[in-house]
Amino acid sequence: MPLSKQRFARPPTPPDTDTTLRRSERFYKRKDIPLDLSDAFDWQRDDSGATKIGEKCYTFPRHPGLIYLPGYLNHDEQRDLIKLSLRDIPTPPNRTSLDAHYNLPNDGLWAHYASGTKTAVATPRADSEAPRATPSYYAPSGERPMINNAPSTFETLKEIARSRNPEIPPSPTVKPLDGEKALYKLRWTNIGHYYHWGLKHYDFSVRDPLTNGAIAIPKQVAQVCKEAVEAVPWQHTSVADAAAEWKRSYRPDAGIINYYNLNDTLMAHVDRSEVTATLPLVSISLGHAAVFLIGDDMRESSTPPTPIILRSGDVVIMSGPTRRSYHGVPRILERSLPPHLAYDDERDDDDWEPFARYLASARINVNVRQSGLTDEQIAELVSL
Ligand SMILES: O=C(O)CCC(=O)C(=O)O
Ligand SMILES: [Fe+2]
Repeated sequence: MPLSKQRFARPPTPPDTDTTLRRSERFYKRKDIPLDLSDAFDWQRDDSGATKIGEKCYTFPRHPGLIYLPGYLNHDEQRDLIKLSLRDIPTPPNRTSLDAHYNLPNDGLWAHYASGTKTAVATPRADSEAPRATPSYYAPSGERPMINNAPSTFETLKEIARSRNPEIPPSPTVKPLDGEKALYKLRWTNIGHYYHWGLKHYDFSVRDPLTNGAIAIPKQVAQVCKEAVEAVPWQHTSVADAAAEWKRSYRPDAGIINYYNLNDTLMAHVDRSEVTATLPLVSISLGHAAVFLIGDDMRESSTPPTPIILRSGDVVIMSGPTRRSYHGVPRILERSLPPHLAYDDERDDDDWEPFARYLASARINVNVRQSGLTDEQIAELVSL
């Protein structure tokens, strides 16, 4: 198939059959019966379902390359990353889920949320732009289209960099949002290299307009992820050989911050947009706890996925073969916000209050990847 066809080809979504993965997702999503977490791995209750390879470090025999570091971040580190994720990161040049449809204040939404701005802070782009057609590569719903995406290759990325593909046109039906509503509507912010949500590939030709260089991931985020990768006793894992090289070559340069309200879920998927299929992906949980489900590399696998309870401060690393495993978040756990993230007027500075207010109904996930291209390859893409 010629590349241009291949790029836009969307393999048919398998029917929503009764796979073990779907069954498990449905089980954790159900809100009409009390939630049963007895099958989920919870290191605080019983850690016998995993292999302990260090103090607070687990691996799972069925998921080679999956590393779980519960309680990796201390309370202050969690608060710092939360502040960064809500106040600093959702501002240009980082793109948010709202940008396609709304004009947002240049300094971001946070100040408006914190002060409770009642006037419109996010206004519909469709009101100020000429209408245009939806490119064919967009899923009809315009929602996060990440199922069945083709693995990224340097050749595909070259074509994408050459062709300047338009993003989704602004929706003509969205309404203006005040400070509070706008922040609760925020689903994700991309960090690092520009991610084209329609094509489900990075577009390296998009640069930081301020520096004309690559859009960098925030230093603090890169540092936390590097330290987490270094903290793993890889020699005790089944990916020890490959990991010896990661110690040198791990350099995160892309990612997404996911913001979940209590009813939000993330359907099982594989992240295939990074050219390397094995380098560590570091995923940090903040705020409310969640059920994380991870299976193997087949959507229709008959092996049941592993449910893991992820709490604020936990880190999951997906590396090696597990980097191409189906995973998702079928449930945010109600009433699971830890006390150290709530606002206490005797303990906390006033500036923590709006963060605690937001977290009262939210989970944040900082999901950091490495695109897998060398500086030379990126330079070539930029020059196209
Ligand atoms: O929220 C999570 O824990 C996982 C998010 C995820 O899988 C993704 O962003 O690709
Ligand atoms: Fe993912």
